[in-house]
Amino acid sequence: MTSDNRKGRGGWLRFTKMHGLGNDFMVIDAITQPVQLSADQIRRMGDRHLGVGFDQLLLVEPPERPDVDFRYRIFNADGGEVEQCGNGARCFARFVHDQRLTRKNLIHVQTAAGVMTLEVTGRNQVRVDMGIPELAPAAIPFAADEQAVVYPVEVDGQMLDLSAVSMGNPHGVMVVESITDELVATLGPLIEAHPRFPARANAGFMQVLAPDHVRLRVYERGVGETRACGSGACAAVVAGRLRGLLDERVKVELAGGELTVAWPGDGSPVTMEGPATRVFEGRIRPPGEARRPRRGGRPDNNRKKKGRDKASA
Ligand SMILES: N[C@H](CCC[C@H](N)C(=O)O)C(=O)O
Repeated sequence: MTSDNRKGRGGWLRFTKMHGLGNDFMVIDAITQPVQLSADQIRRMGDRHLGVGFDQLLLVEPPERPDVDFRYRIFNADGGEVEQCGNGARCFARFVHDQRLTRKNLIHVQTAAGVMTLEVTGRNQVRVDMGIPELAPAAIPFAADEQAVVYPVEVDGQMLDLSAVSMGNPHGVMVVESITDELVATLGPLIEAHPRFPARANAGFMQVLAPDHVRLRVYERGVGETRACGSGACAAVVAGRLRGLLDERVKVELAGGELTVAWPGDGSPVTMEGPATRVFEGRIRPPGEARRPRRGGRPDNNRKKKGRDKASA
């Protein structure tokens, strides 16, 4: 995407900081203000010390087709655009309501993964139709000769039993006796970047407490471990049901709180319900493009800066 945010008034962008169970977002209305951001600008705004700080940036855009109300675009903190964000979808629904961009309680949004239906069910509760899970290896994408519920995958010299599920975005799900910090910190990045996931993956670690109650931690693609992951919760329930471990309706306990996820089974969509919380409103002048290092000259940070040091956003 080209970067040309000078068109906004003085180049400032209005945004709302929101979260879904601690999975946090910078939500930008790209309907009433012009927005053009590069991956580098998104990355720099996502910095938790120099920018706004977020797991994902969500763009609210006008619909591109007659059967939807909005276009919903999702960018990870690393600047990469992705297909799906469940916690973000709940915040998207709350945002378009709060900003009076719609009065509907049933909202259809177009994402890179297809059309999603968001239903505002309460003050800050939203139910999301997350679509039909994709299990065909080629569509996830996941490298496998044939579709299976569990794939033996070599990671760091050990064989893991992984389920591979797409909720529009790719997930690798492990079922473990207990979820330790060490397990998530060591295996999370290795599963995220595993060569059998050519588009990388979100790595879910699920502990089954009861057929209707699981604990889950997710090391997210392009972000790292988040306090909650909606699409990860859906992928974990699908994996657990396929393994014969879970009921149709499951309470998913995440670090940031609980989601209710339901999946009747093959061919049916997964539904997820949970909160969407607004934290603050703000304005930011998107950072300029990262300066390319000068050829031959001293690196920028050693040059004498004329005048006042510019704070880099
Ligand atoms: N936090 C999001 C998942 C973002 C997925 C993103 N990390 C990816 O690369 O797919 C959720 O609630 O579904």
